[in-house]
Amino acid sequence: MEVLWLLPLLVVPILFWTSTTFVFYFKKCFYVAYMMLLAMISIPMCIVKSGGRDIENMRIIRFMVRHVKYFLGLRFEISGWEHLQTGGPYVIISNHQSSIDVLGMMEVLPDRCTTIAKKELLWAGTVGMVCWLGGIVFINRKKTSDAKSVMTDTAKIMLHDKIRLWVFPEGTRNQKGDILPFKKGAFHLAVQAQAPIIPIVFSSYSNFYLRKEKEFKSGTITLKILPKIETKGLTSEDVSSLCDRSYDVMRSVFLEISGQTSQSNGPSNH
Ligand SMILES: CCCCCCCCCCCCCCCC(=O)SCCNC(=O)CCNC(=O)[C@H](O)C(C)(C)COP(=O)(O)OP(=O)(O)OC[C@H]1O[C@@H](n2cnc3c(N)ncnc32)[C@H](O)[C@@H]1OP(=O)(O)O
Ligand SMILES: CCCCCCCC/C=C\CCCCCCCC(=O)OC[C@@H](O)COP(=O)(O)O
Repeated sequence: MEVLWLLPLLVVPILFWTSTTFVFYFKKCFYVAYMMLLAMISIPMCIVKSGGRDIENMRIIRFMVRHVKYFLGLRFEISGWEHLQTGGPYVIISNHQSSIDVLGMMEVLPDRCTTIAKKELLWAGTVGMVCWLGGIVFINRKKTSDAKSVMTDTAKIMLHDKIRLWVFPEGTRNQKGDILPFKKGAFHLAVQAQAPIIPIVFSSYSNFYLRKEKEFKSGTITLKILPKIETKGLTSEDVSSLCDRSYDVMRSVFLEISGQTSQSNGPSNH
């Protein structure tokens, strides 16, 4: 009779085995809850180490997040490490499919590198607080003139404090199996700081993560770090062509590593 008490315990493994929808929601809830917990543990560590908001806290965040991929059944295949072996400030740009991108970001995040995020993230409980402690720059996308001036100030800080910045130039998450046209902020930033741009491309998540179909399987993500694009001597006049050039390079790599063939009529930047 006592064995009956074990039945509810069997429900979770049985559902896991039989329902892909259950796995989808379970993994998503686990991800959010676990990141919240990791952030809660990281907050006092950051405060003790740096006494407050400091880019050095990104080392703690990076260390804390690195193992999360194992729980979600994700693997990263990374190439192009040599392109990150460059001293001084630079701007990393990458495509943005989901909050899962944070896992890939923490696989390759260089020292003294933080990111630009929408200001709403600041209110995401312990995750928001740890982002603030890590020196993440928050922008208000609804007030683009404010966002631009924050990014201009960031270019100055980048040079003064010798920091690197990771920007998602699509400006939003996108899982349409392609890369959205780029916003120009990241390119203005790089030109204003006269710092090189290092593009990083994440392969499509569509072989393991399908939001509509409610599937979240195990999978491998290819991360390709591309050669830097110099901005020395460029001015704001050159931003549009710099943006187009970066988009073209990243889109063709995205299609290649996602197993798709290039279509000539993809989203245009104009
Ligand atoms: C243990 C721990 C667990 C927890 C773990 C935590 C993990 C810790 C990692 C978190 C990770 C977060 C990840 C978040 C990820 C996002 O939140 S993504 C969303 C936020 N990020 C972005 O939006 C960045 C990209 N956006 C931009 O750069 C946009 O350009 C801006 C600045 C928002 C402006 O937007 P816009 O006005 O709509 O767009 P845009 O077409 O670019 O610009 C319009 C005009 O302004 C001009 N312009 C744009 N920017 C500038 C500028 N800076 N200066 C002068 N002119 C400019 C353009 O040239 C353009 O003019 P034209 O050339 O057409 O004449
Ligand atoms: C008290 C509020 C609770 C909110 C709970 C949400 C907390 C999130 C918890 C765990 C996820 C950890 C990774 C956090 C970083 C992900 C940031 C992100 O991907 O933001 C979305 C933004 O790029 C684009 O947003 P939109 O698609 O334009 O909108």
